Amino acid sequence: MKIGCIQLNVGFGKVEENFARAEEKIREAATLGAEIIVLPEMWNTGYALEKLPELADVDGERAKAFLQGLAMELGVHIVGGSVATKKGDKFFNTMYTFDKDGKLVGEYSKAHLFRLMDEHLFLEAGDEMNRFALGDIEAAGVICYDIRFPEWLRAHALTGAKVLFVPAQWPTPRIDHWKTLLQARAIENQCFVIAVNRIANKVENFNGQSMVIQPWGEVLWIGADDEEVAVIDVDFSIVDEVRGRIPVYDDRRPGLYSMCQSPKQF
Ligand SMILES: O=C(O)CCC(=O)C(=O)O
Repeated sequence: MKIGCIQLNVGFGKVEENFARAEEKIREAATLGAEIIVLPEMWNTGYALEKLPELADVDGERAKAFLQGLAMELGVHIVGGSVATKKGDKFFNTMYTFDKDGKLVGEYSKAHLFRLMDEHLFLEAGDEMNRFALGDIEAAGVICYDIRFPEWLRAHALTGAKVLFVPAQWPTPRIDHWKTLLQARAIENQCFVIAVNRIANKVENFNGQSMVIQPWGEVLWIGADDEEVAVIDVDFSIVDEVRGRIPVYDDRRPGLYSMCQSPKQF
């Protein structure tokens, strides 16, 4: 299966420019043969949180129509990164996934808000999981800071996900955390991790390093520090082989872990 990763240069608050750029890059990835295309986090607005009242996509209508139209026209699955949305009087960081028939298979709002970038002051956290299928591929999606919560990703893996998609806006100063956490999440869950970070102009500080990691932990591709459209070939059938080699799922002892829920006893 060919995965198109779009390490987009997201303009701060430049919604029109961002839509145009995303369309150009999605078309480029499809031309290069991508069958699943993945975008980064908050690609419609960037982190223009103070401008959300004017810029956020009301009920995600624009992003959904855009992603659905391209998925159907190009015959590709699109894991649409995430966009700033407004639902009622609240704002969210929402990830939409469309299959190649144009069906909305996943809608998820970021569950863990990143205080260091003031997300909690502007956004509401989602509290639903994000499990979906792309054809016969069992998949899940989380967003950026979510990867620091292994139990959240494990919860998705336990329901049968074999690939985890991670759109992000992960800043350069902690890029080593990004790489290590993603690799660990792939190894511990014995699944593919397909993580797409953004690139920035000179003012902001995002240096890409998107990653495709297979379930044994091997990095199949790492993005450069520039805008890039890459198409990476992956074989999802190796998930079962890796899970058979070290039967982590069978060896789990959930009863033991539930005893650790209340730290008071220690
Ligand atoms: O956890 C981190 O260091 C980065 C997270 C982040 O930038 C985000 O969730 O937007």
